[in-house]
Amino acid sequence: MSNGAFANGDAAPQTHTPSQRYLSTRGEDTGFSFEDVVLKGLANDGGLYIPEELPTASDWQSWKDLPFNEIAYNVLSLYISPSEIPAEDLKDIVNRSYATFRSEDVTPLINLQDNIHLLELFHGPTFAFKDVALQFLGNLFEYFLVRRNEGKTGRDRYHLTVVGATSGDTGSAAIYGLRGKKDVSVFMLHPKGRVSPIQELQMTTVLDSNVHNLAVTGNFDNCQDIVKALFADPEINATHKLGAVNSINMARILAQITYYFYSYFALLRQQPETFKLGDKVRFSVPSGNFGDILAGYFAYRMGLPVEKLVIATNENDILDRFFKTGRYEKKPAYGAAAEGGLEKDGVKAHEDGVKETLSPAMDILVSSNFERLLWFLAYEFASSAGMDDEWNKKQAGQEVSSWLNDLKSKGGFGVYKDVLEAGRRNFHSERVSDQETLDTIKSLYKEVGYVLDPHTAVGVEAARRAVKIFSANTHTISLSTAHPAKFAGAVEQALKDEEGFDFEAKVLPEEFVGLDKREKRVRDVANDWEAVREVVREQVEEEFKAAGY
Ligand SMILES: Cc1ncc(COP(=O)(O)O)c(C=O)c1O
Ligand SMILES: N[C@@H](CCOP(=O)(O)O)C(=O)O
Repeated sequence: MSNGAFANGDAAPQTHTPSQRYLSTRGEDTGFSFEDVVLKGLANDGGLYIPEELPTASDWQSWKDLPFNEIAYNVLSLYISPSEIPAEDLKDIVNRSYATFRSEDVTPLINLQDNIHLLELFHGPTFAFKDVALQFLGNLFEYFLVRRNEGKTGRDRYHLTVVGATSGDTGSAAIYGLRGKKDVSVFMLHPKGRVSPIQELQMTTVLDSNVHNLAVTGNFDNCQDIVKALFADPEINATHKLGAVNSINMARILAQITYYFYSYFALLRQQPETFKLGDKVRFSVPSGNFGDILAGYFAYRMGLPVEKLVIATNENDILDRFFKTGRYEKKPAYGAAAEGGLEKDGVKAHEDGVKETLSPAMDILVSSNFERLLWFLAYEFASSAGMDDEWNKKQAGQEVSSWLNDLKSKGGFGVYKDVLEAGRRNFHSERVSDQETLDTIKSLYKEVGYVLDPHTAVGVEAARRAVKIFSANTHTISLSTAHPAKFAGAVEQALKDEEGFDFEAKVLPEEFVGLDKREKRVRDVANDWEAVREVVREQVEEEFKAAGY
């Protein structure tokens, strides 16, 4: 990366060329094509793929009147070489991916209150923000597989075995993106009993023969660790060609960049008096695995004028603790499990330290994409030594490897002051309790009649705090990551005493009615990656036999 200024005017390294090769955050693997990165998911050295260069969109201002799909194409074409996916094919993939959304805007922006706006990301097939990336990823997998399998038959065909971990939303979005697709099997691991009833039904009522729901006795991090252990096993990788649908897959992040640009332009149209092209905006993002907000960071690095990215966590607050202390630690600094009890401030905590909150999709101990941000921060730090770019990248990879090793062996690590300060330039964090989540749902309902889902409420509360800490004149776009009907328990708890509130009439979409009466398919598995590996082998074999291979 050459030195210079970001396209949004901030001093930082920049490049003007599109970046279409990828490297691993742990420094061992470099020079990957987009197709390799999408199909492999996780690098061989255990790291996550990132673009070798972050592209700038020097002409981003000219996108202001474009529809969502065209912005998506413009963003994605900076990361995907036309030699890998010709422009017309990429446009077709994008168009098909967003044709399944219920809103013409795909991700509409609405004014919630004062200078706080809600970016509704839940108009896709499964009513959560994951659809934006997973409808695209499903079509992308299909595109690559059709091309790889031309002229091949039976077991010679490239068959992708997707293994994913979900705390509820990725699971159904991935299943809806991949159900019935040829040459793909999907194994989705969720923590048994720790996803919302609707989320569970959305996954387990899909009966396509290539879809396998596995309920793991454990928490989301156990599911994520099993997935990573499978990817680290060279044998199953070679025999079954594993693919990732979690945000460890770089394509997930890339697809999410679009709505940061799109919402900025929507704000221009909606607030012409107080918001002009080039003005800075603030985003508040309910965060767990750090994929959604990382896409915002990419948008910023590409040139979008962003004042701050506000990380909104629930009481599983590893990210908030990092930004407050500079230490990234698995063990909660407070919390019932750590203190020998299982209940504190009305929140259930498990032995493993995960708290069971009203925003369960964010009940995560370790945020997998944080590793990607750490690489960019380590790279920036290394660049200050005045060495060449190859050295900077190598240094960043080594630093990230050492931090991640400490996380594994010692349960945490700390970063240098300069690294933390670099992170704080772009990010601010807020932790929101369950009580504050309920209060936010209640107050927004009373004040403007809008029903927030609990994850979105975490983001809105963080946005309200950020308004007080930073400038109140800056518009804040708060990401609405799920439809409230997916989390009926929390919404009813917050609004049950409100006069005239009727969940079924006001909130429940017709798509969810009768879901509980449908046939379900799910298999219980132990928290043991080798046991899961056996299930994968057995089920794929059954699918092959059924297909006559
Ligand atoms: C509804 C909802 N909100 C927020 C998040 C957190 O997003 P991320 O994991 O990308 O930080 C998730 C899960 O990922 C989710 O399902
Ligand atoms: N909250 C997620 C957890 C998985 O996150 P991902 O974005 O890495 O897929 C979920 O709902 O499954």
